[in-house]
Amino acid sequence: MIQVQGVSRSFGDRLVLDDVGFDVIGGRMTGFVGGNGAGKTTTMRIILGVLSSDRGTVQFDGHEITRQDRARIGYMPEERGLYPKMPVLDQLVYLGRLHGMSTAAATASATALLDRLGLAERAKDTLESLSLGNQQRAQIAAALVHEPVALVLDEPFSGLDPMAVEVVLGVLRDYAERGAPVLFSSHQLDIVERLCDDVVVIGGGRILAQGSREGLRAEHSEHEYELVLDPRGESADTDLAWLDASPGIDLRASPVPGTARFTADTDDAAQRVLTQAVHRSTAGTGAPVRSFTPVTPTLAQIFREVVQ
Ligand SMILES: Nc1ncnc2c1ncn2[C@@H]1O[C@H](COP(=O)(O)OP(=O)(O)OP(=O)(O)O)[C@@H](O)[C@H]1O
Repeated sequence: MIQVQGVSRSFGDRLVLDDVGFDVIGGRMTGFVGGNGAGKTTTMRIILGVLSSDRGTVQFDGHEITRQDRARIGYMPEERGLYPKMPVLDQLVYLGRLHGMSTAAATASATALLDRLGLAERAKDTLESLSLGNQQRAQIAAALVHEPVALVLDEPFSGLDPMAVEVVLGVLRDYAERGAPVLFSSHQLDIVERLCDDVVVIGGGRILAQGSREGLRAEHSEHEYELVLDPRGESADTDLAWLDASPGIDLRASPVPGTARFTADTDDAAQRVLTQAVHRSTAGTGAPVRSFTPVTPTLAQIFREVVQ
């Protein structure tokens, strides 16, 4: 587990990280999201020791992180840093050797990664001859070649097409499933929503929200529900105006006949709506219920809410 605790950092008189703290738990993918200049890259650099903090600590598996720990983290920095004119496989092997691997082990690891990332046929080509998306895959291979025990990746999905996102996701998931903590930053909230187990939202150098994806969605849910009736039923009465008179219910919207969005003061009030809808259908005074679903906010909605 990587724990960032009370980290602050200024550049000149500008405070860019203010008491930042969060955990990256082993076996889970943690998405680190925030707008431009929010402080993601600075935080990641501090985790890796590329930059020092003014206050606070980074803990690794329960102790203050050491150089040796950092050497075992797979880091994909914002400034990508592979050599444009060197063949891809050669540089991966070189990086593995820098981390103390034998040439044979580094070659085996690099070859397996290139294969997994769909770059096997480009292994002997120079980095600069690859498309930007393939260069990005090579950068990911560079972060993983030394078989790290934790991953810290700055925007690993930027510039990847949907197929490549799936490939990279599969590789990162494998790492997480082996117990590694995986932290990745991203501007693409739809990707984070789909990929991460935990989310950390940063804005203006402060942590604005953090928790499991499901926990955050539940926390920010307004107890909103959607009721949809089936207009093809024998009784085609899809009127839902009766909802407004139900105790503890606030009808928010009825975008089309037979569909209503409402909030409920309590779970019981919501259940009463369902019971009443089913009862109306059985009694022949209302159309059958097609669905009854709690509406949870998307990560993009939560993000807008906490960042404003
Ligand atoms: N070396 C530096 N000197 C001065 N200011 C810096 C330095 N590095 C970062 N900053 C400032 O710190 C703030 C946080 O930057 P950081 O790169 O960490 O944000 P970010 O969340 O990664 O943004 P982006 O998504 O745009 O990459 C920004 O206002 C940036 O201008």
